[in-house]
Amino acid sequence: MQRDLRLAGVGRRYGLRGTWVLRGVDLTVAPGTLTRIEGANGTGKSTLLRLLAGLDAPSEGRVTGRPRTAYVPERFPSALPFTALGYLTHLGTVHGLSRGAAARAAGTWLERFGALAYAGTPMAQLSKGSSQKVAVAQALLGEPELLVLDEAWTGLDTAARAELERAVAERTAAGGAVVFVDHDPRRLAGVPDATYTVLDGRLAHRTHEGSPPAGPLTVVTVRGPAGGRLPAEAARAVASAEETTAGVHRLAVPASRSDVLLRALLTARPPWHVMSVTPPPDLAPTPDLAPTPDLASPTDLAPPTDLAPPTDPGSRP
Ligand SMILES: Nc1ncnc2c1ncn2[C@@H]1O[C@H](COP(=O)(O)OP(=O)(O)OP(=O)(O)O)[C@@H](O)[C@H]1O
Repeated sequence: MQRDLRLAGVGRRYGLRGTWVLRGVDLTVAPGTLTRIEGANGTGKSTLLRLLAGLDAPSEGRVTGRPRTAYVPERFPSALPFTALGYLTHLGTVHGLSRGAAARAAGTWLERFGALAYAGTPMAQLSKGSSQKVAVAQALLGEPELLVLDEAWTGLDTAARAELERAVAERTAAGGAVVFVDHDPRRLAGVPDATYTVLDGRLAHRTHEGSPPAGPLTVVTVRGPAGGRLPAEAARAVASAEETTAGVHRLAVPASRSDVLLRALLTARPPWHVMSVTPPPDLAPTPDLAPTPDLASPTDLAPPTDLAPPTDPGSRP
């Protein structure tokens, strides 16, 4: 992969007046990186993957730097009039391999996934697991610069799951990029270079790898210095961080870490401007603790441990 694949201000909705599934998505996928996309059911993960794979076009915004891409869809159309080997060989030639090279590559991948015994089986007669092995093999066959995997591990046996993890590592080691969705949070845990959560049509960059912190989250909206990165201590405290507009960041922090976050932001040089703090509903301040609408600097703010967090009715929890 020669250059970054970039999504800038990308939105997608189905139908002219459909609700926006994704809106204002900015994402850069760099060569040699592994990116995980997560999010609840129906939030738009597959929609985002299809946009990344170039199988769908955004309703607004721009996609630039499109590399040679292969994609494993969530649902693979297995009822195809080919044998497994015939199908893979055919796809290999579509990827530009000679017929002989395509047949050899097809055989290699069927063997790696433990499906060589089914090489001559018509696709329509393959079990779900074997059919999924063919789905994965067709994507790896052409050594794509970008590999997009939508729940590609689902249906694979243990050995094939491990083989796919190896194949992912090989692609990134070769300078390719891999973007994946998987329902199992343990899948390649700790390996991705970046993890993004699709939430309310937006993409939030998860700054912490591993398990998300448990417990209710306080939402802190801050404005940073132009082009500024979150202070390191603040970045460590948050569960997710999303730049909603230029310089404005929406941070979700476990309630137990919110004073650490505020202290890190307000003592940074130059300090970050805290625009609003929205505690989780069960920790909302009582009416006696009058909210401060806008906290401009450390001098406007009591020490964080004494802070009665103001509410921002405009923010989403
Ligand atoms: N081709 C389509 N036409 C109309 N609506 C669609 C289409 N594809 C997806 N949607 C809608 O877009 C929304 C997001 O769907 P998408 O499949 O991208 O989410 P997802 O996060 O991948 O879901 P899941 O985790 O269940 O696979 C859903 O409301 C879905 O019904």
